[in-house]
Amino acid sequence: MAPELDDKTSTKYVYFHSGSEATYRKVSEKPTGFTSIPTVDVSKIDGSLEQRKAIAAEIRGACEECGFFYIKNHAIPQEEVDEVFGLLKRFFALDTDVKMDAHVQKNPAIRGYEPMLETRLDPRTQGDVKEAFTMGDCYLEPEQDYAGKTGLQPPAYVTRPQNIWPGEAPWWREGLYKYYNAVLPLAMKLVRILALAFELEETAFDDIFRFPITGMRPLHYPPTPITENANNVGLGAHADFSWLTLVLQDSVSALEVLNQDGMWVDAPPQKGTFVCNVGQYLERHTNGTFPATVHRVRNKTAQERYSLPFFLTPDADAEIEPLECCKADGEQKYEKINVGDLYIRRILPARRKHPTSIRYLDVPQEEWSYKMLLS
Ligand SMILES: O=C(O)CCC(=O)C(=O)O
Ligand SMILES: [Fe+2]
Repeated sequence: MAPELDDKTSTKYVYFHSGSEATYRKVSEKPTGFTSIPTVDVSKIDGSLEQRKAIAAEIRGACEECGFFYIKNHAIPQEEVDEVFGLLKRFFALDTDVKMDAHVQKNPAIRGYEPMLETRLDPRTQGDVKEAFTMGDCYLEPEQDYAGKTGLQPPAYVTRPQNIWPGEAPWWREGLYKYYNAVLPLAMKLVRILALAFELEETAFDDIFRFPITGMRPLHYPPTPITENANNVGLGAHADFSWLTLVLQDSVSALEVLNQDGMWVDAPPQKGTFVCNVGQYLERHTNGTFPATVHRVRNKTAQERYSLPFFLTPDADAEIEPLECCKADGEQKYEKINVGDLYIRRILPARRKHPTSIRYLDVPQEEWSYKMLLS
């Protein structure tokens, strides 16, 4: 029997958030799990089929073993990375009221600015010691060229943009879009690499990534001295609610990854890399052979930390079921799901105080749909 969630002293169990609820894992007495995160060189991601297959095999090994991997020699230049971190620092240094103009509570799609302590992934803490800004896929914003990418017109029920931007800082939108339009193509190349990893045609997943759900989430974590409260976290333990996540880290080490033994392994920043991880959709898609590994952020240094995750999830209307090749003995561990349906069932319970959650309080969960975020 695991101790209660509020038992702060237990070292035998690790608690974490896995979507909309808290759960726990026992710490193993005989450690056998991974103790570091592998790095994959993707310089040949546009190379020959053979070279791409070699990258795929390495990524598959890393995903099976730990659900996390770094990529190096991706084609996004260091100057662009430095530039986007400069942008993050400038944005988070703005007066609170400028940032609050784009408060997440004002946006039906649950995007925008989140001040310190607004979320609380670990129920034993006062809240996550970080501020964040979320933007993502949008049918209407011209920077995303929905019609050009899909040959379609935006659905008629989408009447306003899914993102919200601070009126006084137009450079924020401009700068974030520059990076967004560089990282999305990289993420899409990794989708093809992952198809190859399963010995499928490399275009096998293209039809579930026509106009994928994305989330880009600049984060700022101030120092959280451990003396203040042992449970103090920048971001409580969680498994990502995405298919694949690509994180840019600035220079401060704070990301920790939970291994199979319940031990926390550091994932320090490495210049010129992204740290990538498997999310819960890919875990389902691979029938659990790629784990959506639990991780958290604790900034124990005296410096400000900035990071920039990019979450990639298939199209809202796509359906996902475990790949045949991942079913050992034919056993299917996850049901087929609709991407958008699962998304809304995870995001609303995690944001109970958000106006969108309140608006649909009386609607039974079976009737929830992704469209609720869009109008
Ligand atoms: O800040 C980081 O390094 C990781 C952030 C993260 O895990 C998340 O936003 O899901
Ligand atoms: Fe995460």
